[in-house]
Amino acid sequence: MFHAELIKCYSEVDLCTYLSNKFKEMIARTAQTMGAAACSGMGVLSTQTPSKSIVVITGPSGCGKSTLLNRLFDAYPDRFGFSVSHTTRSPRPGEENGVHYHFSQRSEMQQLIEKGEFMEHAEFGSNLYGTSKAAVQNVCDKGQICILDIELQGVLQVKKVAADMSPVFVYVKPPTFETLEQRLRDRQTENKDSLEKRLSQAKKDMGYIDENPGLFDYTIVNDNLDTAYQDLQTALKPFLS
Ligand SMILES: Nc1ncnc2c1ncn2[C@@H]1O[C@H](COP(=O)(O)OP(=O)(O)OP(=O)(O)O)[C@@H](O)[C@H]1O
Repeated sequence: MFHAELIKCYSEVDLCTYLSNKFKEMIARTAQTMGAAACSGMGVLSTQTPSKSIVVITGPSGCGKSTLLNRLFDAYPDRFGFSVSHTTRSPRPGEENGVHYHFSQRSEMQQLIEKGEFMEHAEFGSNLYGTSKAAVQNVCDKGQICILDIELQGVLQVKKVAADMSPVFVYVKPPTFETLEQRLRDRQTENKDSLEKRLSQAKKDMGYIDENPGLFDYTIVNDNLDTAYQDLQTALKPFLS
């Protein structure tokens, strides 16, 4: 039967289409009998994985993003990964190129941005920072979910350039502005100037998000940490199974 059908293929193109269809049929049958997970390494079903594997997390400085993400990474050590960002700033002692950042010349980074190679970028303290599409893809290629912990400006850019990648957008919200301020003060990482800048940016961003409902797939209010972490796990459930 198989040979008889093969003889009917007149050209190489027909033969390729025929074999490709047979292969898809075979995978579909295997998926029906063994479950889709059994076929995840067979190419056809797995091609969707990288593009659906981006989680964008944002929230004002001090809302608890790192605290929540540290818990997540501890609980699921191999499941998630951070992409390596680009920056034009100089490396600090102990920072390795390609590990902590891709340290780049401004002209080189600008060229890549103009070519549309970046998911998002921003100027901060007279240096450029950004996440390249390749850096995200590298994480996805390892079979990991790529976490982007970025500012609201970056989120808006990702929404524009990566809509086809269907990222999941998560907003971590402090219970009140006063709690946020207290947490930032207690963290003791900021001087007076940077604390004021962060709080002023937080006020603007929180106002913008309140005025633009629907920007995020999930909003997690980080009041009680355990409850907030539960909510994060619920939001990321499809990635955890
Ligand atoms: N639910 C919570 N209850 C009390 N304290 C918390 C809670 N979540 C986080 N914190 C504390 O608040 C401070 C800020 O948290 P964290 O550093 O995780 O914020 P962040 O959003 O990552 O900030 P940044 O954007 O500046 O890196 C930390 O000292 C952290 O321990």
